[in-house]
Amino acid sequence: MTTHPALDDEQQQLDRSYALLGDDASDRPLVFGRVDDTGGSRYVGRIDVRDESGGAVVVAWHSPEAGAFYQACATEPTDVTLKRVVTVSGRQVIAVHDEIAGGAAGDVSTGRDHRPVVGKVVVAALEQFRTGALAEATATLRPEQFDIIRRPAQGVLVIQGGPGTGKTVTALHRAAWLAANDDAVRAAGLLVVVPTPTLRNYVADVLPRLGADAVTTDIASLYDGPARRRGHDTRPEAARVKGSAVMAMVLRRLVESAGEPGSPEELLRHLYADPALLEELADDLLKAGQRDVLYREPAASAHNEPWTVDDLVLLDELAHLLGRATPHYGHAVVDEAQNLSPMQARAIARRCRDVTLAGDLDCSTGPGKHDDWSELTAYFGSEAREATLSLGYRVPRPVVELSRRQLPDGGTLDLARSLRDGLGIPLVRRVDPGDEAAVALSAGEAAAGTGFKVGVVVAAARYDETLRYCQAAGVKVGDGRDGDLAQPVTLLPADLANGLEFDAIALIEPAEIGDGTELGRRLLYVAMTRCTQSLAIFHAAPLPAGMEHLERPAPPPREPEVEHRPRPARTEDLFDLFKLLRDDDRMLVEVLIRRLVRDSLERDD
Ligand SMILES: Nc1ncnc2c1ncn2[C@@H]1O[C@H](COP(=O)(O)OP(=O)(O)OP(=O)(O)O)[C@@H](O)[C@H]1O
Repeated sequence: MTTHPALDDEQQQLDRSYALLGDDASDRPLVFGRVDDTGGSRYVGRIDVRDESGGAVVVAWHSPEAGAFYQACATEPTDVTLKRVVTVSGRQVIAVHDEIAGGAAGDVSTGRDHRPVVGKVVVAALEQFRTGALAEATATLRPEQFDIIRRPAQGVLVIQGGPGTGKTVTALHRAAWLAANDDAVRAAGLLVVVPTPTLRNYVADVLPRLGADAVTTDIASLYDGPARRRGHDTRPEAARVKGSAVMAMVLRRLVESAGEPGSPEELLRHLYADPALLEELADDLLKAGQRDVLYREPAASAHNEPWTVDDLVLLDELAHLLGRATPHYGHAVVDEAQNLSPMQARAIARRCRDVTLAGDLDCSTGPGKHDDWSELTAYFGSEAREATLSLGYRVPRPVVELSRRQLPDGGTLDLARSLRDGLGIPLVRRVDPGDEAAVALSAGEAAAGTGFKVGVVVAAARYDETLRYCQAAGVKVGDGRDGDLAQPVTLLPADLANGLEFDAIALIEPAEIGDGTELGRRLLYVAMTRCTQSLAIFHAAPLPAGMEHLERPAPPPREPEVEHRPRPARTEDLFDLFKLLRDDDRMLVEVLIRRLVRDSLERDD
């Protein structure tokens, strides 16, 4: 095993930094790089560390002195002579990669023509298994990400890019950057908004690790009144109407017409329960069919109402109309912003007009799709600046290619150049009707047994049934709808897959997710693009549009007593699955296994 000659020097430097920090040191990695240029040599890390005479020993990643580390890259070294990424575990330096050495490209990945030139350390960072939480990537931010991070806080910035291009990573680093460098933002506070509690769990601990204080919330929790989310709109049309801009006018009229307004909760449930009142207030704004979908029998009390996300946003608007104070922030970062409804955009704009919206219009899985970012940014009162990321960090190339067949004309954004090969072409397996969940979960458990973090995705309508199956069959899965991402295998409804990431995705019955509608195809696109390594598709029904070419003849009927039961992952399970493969697929799997073994041996070298 070869050792970088600088490893000991960097260890000494790290020891010195820890000694200077004394009791203030935490267990988080302190240093992650070094840059040498005409300005001298400096270490880049999580926080500033000064020596006894005030000289900089480590500069924080968000300080101006660290800029050269991020702006230089192998293809454009600028005046940097050394860009070194230092990987630390605990307090030990375990690896050193020189992306630029002697002012030229150093330790970079140049192995394949189609692969963009990046530091090997980026590729190594990507090879790490997922943990169920968003990785920081501070050490390996690319120049195009860094450029976006530092743009001024004022106005509206849209960060767009295909799945896995680092929009969330860039947006959260931008939040931390602004908190460190913009006095007005720091004084007024930062707001980070994500669509669901599941996604909030996924990103929540990144900002504190980046040294930023922020209020991180999901859309429904923006409203701070007594109502809590207890239900969801089963009819997309209901969510669409509740989220539409005309509801602002309907609610204004509701408040004006109420003698004794009472609480937002009482006003809204009264409106839902009284079609005559709704007609009187909204005859010219909503068609009869649109008004009908809002009708709801009142629950025994406001507390028991099955409040949905969109109801809570309407309650927030009502609270504002009733004169309740709304908190204000210096800057808001909104992730998965393509799913914002007009009413949700208003709720955020009430709190802050300077915003960063991260998202991808092709991944819209909300009730309404925006054709253009300006449909949303208009609510913030200024024209949007758009920045596009085009390097794919997550999705393996073969999965990118298959998934884009779900989008009309292959999507609105150029195909992201993916840094990953993953485990090759997606596996498609036809199973007997009724066996889909058993086979997919069994494969998921087998993949989890190799250390993969696995997401098993089903149509929302099949979620409860599949969860019950897992409970009955003793298959341990995290309940993704409840935000439990800590288990090796997570069960997830397709409508909550946005923003998440797993090593392997097992997709059950794609035709139920991509149900022929435009929304269904986007849901399927999002579900397929959550994996970093492998995608496996299990189906009994015919495959949906965009996948028909993968269709294989149904297997001959099997003896009725054959029963699939998921068992704990064992090597025999893998062999059983292996035996089910067609000959040419079996060869492919063999090649992949050989490649994995070879790569791991090379790594060990
Ligand atoms: N510069 C980088 N170096 C290493 N890893 C990175 C870098 N940028 C992003 N990543 C990794 O790429 C993956 C995808 O990042 P992220 O979730 O931010 O993408 P996204 O564009 O928001 O994806 P989506 O919209 O599909 O949810 C994450 O694992 C992230 O840690």
